Amino acid sequence: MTLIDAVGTPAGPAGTTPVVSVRGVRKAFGRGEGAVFALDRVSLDVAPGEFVALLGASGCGKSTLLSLIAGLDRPTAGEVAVAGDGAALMPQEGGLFPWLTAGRNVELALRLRGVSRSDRRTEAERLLSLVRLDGAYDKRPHELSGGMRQRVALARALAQKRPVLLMDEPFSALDAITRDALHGELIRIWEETGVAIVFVTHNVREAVRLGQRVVLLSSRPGRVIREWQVDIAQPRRIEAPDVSALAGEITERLSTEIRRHATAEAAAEQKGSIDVRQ
Ligand SMILES: Nc1ncnc2c1ncn2[C@@H]1O[C@H](COP(=O)(O)OP(=O)(O)OP(=O)(O)O)[C@@H](O)[C@H]1O
Repeated sequence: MTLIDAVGTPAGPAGTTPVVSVRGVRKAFGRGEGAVFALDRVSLDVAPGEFVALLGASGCGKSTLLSLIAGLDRPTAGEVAVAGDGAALMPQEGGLFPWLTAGRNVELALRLRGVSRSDRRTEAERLLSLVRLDGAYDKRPHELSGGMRQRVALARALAQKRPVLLMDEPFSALDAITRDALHGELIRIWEETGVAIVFVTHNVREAVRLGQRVVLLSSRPGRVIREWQVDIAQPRRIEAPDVSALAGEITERLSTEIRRHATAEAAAEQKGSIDVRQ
């Protein structure tokens, strides 16, 4: 992964220098007959402060794309570049250390960022307050609800102070009411911090509720097949008619893609069995 500097970089969607630039990326796991092709010629720019929702059927390569942007893995072909010192990743289950308190979990990220010991506690408390967890500093993860744990994980990701925040289905294990509350909180935090967010989900309504842009990936191998600009003012309600209408349109496109993929797989299987008989 390359880090983007201020000079000589391509223009982003709004004519600005992108904070994430993915160019013709392919990713294969393994080699030869057993290789799994997760991504194929994916290109995507994310502008500074933009909120992109990345949507696709299960197994289409969304998490793979996030780990390439996070620099945890390298593409088989193509280029991934991220501004500044890279992106912070908030994993699906939050990934908190269970033996550390909420405050200490956040402080760990601050320490890795080089924040002095004397400033860490104040900064951790500020971040916990930003995610509306005042008073939770001394709680351990098992003492917190699922929604509260995800708030701590968000505070810890923000503690890295990166220009890009990658979120991998962070609310998928939560009940609808908690999820709804966290959608509102996330938009408020995004507006307050100005961080660019790439939010992976397979929930179409969630993508429309949150994203300024919804990017749809094809079934495996994942490719960008369609994008929608979401011109609906925040705060959006997940059940609002304009959110539902756009979610309906996107669901239809996603269903078509899932059907196409199933037909293609069946045809390939059929061809395989004919080949075997020949
Ligand atoms: N390390 C790996 N080794 C081999 N195959 C892998 C590896 N990581 C992912 N894959 C495969 O790559 C494909 C894409 O996986 P990925 O987890 O990126 O999909 P996803 O869209 O995030 O799925 P989900 O929505 O179910 O979380 C899948 O077929 C998966 O089995």
